Amino acid sequence: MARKFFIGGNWKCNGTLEEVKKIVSMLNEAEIPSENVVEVVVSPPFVFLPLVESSLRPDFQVAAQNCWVRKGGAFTGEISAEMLVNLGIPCVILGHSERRSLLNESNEFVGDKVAHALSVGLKVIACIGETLQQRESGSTMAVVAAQTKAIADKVSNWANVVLAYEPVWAIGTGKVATPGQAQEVHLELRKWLHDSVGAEVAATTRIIYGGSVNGANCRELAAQPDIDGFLVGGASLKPEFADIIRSLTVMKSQL
Ligand SMILES: O=C(CO)COP(=O)(O)O
Repeated sequence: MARKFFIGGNWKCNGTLEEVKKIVSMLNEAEIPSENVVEVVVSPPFVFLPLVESSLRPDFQVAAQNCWVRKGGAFTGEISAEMLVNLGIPCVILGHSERRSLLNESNEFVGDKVAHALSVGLKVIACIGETLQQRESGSTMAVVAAQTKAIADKVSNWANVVLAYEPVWAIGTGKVATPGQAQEVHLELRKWLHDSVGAEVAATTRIIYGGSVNGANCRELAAQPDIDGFLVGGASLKPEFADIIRSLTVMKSQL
């Protein structure tokens, strides 16, 4: 079953108003394949979401980088999933490793967030991934399976979930996973989904790779059968992002 390629740009906590306007113009002018071929989502910091949502080309979508785990209320500093829906923001990134490690978000907390965001109609890019220490001790699959299980325990409909495998050691380090390393985990994850959730979910859920993806390394990664796109950090702030969107399609269409 065909899975539409998915490219996310995670801007993280970057950008001034002027820089954001420049990135949006750059994206608006970029020549990229039709939205029938590739789904593109960019994720600016919360404060820039309305600006980006209203000025970005209509064939790209926007995503928030986080949201609160339940309905809003007395949770100072948080942004609720309902508010995102209210502003017409269709998608949210949840469980990013920076939040898991710096803000102690547990697997269960991330699972609850994913379930709540889906319940109000958001699409979710759910991030998982192992640390270098976990990889070196041979527990990569156990770690990502536990992270995915915590989501699967709370979610019954996977239609609006994209799973982002982002090995922590590859994020922002320039040390991209080799195509073989990434494919191995993506394939194992798909098998896990098959055995633990179901054949249909395993066949249709996009599993995208994140961690030091750039214009130079994306083609080889994109050629892997179980890599359905990318979640791009640093390179999503640069014109290179358009190359990543393009080269993915070129590569897959040649297969
Ligand atoms: O964390 C990432 C995307 O969510 C990846 O970041 P980099 O592409 O900067 O390594």
